Amino acid sequence: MIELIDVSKVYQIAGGTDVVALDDVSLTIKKGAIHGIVGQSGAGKSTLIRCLTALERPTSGSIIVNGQDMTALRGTALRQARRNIGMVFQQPNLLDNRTAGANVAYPLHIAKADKNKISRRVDELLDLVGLAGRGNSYPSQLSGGQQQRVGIARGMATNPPVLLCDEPTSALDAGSTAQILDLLRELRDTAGVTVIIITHEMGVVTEVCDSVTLLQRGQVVQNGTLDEVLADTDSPLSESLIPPPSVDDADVRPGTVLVDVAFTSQPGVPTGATVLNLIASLGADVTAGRFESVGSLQVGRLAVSVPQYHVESVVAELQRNDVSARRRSA
Ligand SMILES: Nc1ncnc2c1ncn2[C@@H]1O[C@H](COP(=O)(O)OP(=O)(O)OP(=O)(O)O)[C@@H](O)[C@H]1O
Repeated sequence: MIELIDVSKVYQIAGGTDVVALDDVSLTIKKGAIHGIVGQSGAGKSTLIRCLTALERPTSGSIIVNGQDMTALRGTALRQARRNIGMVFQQPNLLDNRTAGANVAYPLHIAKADKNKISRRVDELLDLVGLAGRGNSYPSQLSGGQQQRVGIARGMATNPPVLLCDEPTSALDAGSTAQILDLLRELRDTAGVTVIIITHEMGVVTEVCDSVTLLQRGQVVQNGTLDEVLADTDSPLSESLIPPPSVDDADVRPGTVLVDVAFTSQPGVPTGATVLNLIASLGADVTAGRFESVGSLQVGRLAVSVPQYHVESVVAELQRNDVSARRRSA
């Protein structure tokens, strides 16, 4: 388990101005979960990662990783604790003049592991990331996705129970992204690794994360399991993960306005059909819609056109039936 308790980080910049990068962040990440951290540029994501690895110390608060308060450790104890946290970056930053195997072995040499053990572990790791037999290839002979897999093997070299991934798929095409996400899932499922992924790709969150946090200006504005945040259909995360369908102005009939309708259902429960019947019975019309299955939930988002004079009563009736509905702003 990883726990952040009231973590704040304030940078003092020249001129005496304070920048609050993290503002009283409290967060619990379950052991063996894949947890996404999302937020706009400047939200504090990188600062959070640097504090988790104790590359930076928070101004206040505690960060508990593997039962140890990272903010209280110094010297050898801190170096040891850092070895329990693997890192994967957007660019794998491999050493070009060393083979894939030598890149993976690098952290083991630093940890002064036994030479025979190193070569066995490197083979194991290359096998784990689907690159068995490619240990003698140089980075330039590998695709971007393969290089990232070497980066993950290197991050996992010292067998850390926690893997921090900073935009691990942002530089990859869809096929390589899918392979990397499969690999992270496998690390969770077979080795019980806790994975934290910083990403701006909402597809990564819906594809692989068990839980997610939205940071905004250094604060946690939403946090929960994927099911919880999606089920809160009006919430900012739910809307970013499964956005309402877009509708061209030209497709909105004169005299009608759009109402955004959202609902979730469990597979096998005909919520979608019930909502569609309700919409029809209210004299409204579905202009566009999307249904997506994520985790154990199905999320439906509809753009419904409603005669202007009737809009308030339609919205009220949908809400009375526990269906999220609101007039789309122009
Ligand atoms: N070393 C620093 N000195 C001063 N301010 C900093 C420093 N590092 C980060 N900041 C500020 O802290 C805030 C959070 O930055 P951070 O890099 O953590 O955001 P981010 O969410 O990772 O953004 P991005 O997605 O663009 O990488 C920003 O306002 C940034 O300018």
